[in-house]
Amino acid sequence: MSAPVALSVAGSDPSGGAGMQADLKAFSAMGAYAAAVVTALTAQNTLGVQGIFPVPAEFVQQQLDSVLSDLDVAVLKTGMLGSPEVVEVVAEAVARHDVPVLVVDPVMVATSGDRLVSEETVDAVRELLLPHATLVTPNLPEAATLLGWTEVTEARMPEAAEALRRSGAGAVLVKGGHLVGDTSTDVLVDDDGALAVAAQRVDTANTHGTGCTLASAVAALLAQGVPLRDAVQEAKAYLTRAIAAADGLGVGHGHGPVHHFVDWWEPSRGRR
Ligand SMILES: Nc1ncnc2c1ncn2[C@@H]1O[C@H](COP(=O)(O)OP(=O)(O)OP(=O)(O)O)[C@@H](O)[C@H]1O
Ligand SMILES: Cc1ncc(CO)c(N)n1
Repeated sequence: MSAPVALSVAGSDPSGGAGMQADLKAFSAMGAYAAAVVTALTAQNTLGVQGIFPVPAEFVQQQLDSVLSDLDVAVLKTGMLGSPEVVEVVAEAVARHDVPVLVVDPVMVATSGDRLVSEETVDAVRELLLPHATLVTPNLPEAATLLGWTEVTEARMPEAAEALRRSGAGAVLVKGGHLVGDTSTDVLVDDDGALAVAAQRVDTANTHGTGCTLASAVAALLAQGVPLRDAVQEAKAYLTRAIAAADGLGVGHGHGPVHHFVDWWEPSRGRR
């Protein structure tokens, strides 16, 4: 018997709420063994991004080869990819090592509004990674950028997801976290059509890393063989619990992180 392995290929958030740190926590909370290849270091916290230090593509490739030649990776999930060259080596490694499932979170901007990747990197993600993706998880501005639309409105979420599927991705989850209203609804489009994935909107400013956490929770469930639609719905329910518990965590002075271990820590003591 061996544990399902999920690999995050992402940027580091030293404040621990987003990026690869969020991925590792979500993988672990959802029952997958967590591995991580770093594509960029950021200096960031809950208030914003203060600096970015990219990892050279050759060293990202070396890390990928180290992990993929040894560990039996069931799912590879990408987040912030620092340059077009990094996107290229990730796409090439996915093909060369026959990675069975690829989840692409097309990260562009942090919750604070700070830009994380260049336009050239976005173009590379669209051209080199989306055609191999099992699932791609853009938020509304990311979906608009990938499609070359000025914006994606709530009414056009299914149309945007369908249009993005034409880029070659197997399934598309357009996330509605940037909308307002009582519910926070995402739209999944796969071979069976469109599915609205809704949850109660939580009234909180602590949403740092929600996108990373959702995509990683889905990836961890896919690594365990959970079917895509079930994985998305279960991950969304987990994320909503983690957001609802975020104020209780109370980390940082800006947009704080969600509570990745909401199902594990004792509420009254904040830990087990
Ligand atoms: N206040 C909230 N209450 C409930 N769900 C939320 C809330 N904010 C965001 N979500 C959910 O969180 C997930 C991520 O959505 P969002 O559109 O914010 O992604 P993102 O912009 O990529 O996130 P990130 O903040 O990591 O960049 C979606 O499932 C969205 O519906
Ligand atoms: C490193 C990193 N990746 C992704 C995000 C998106 O939330 C972030 N803020 N930081």
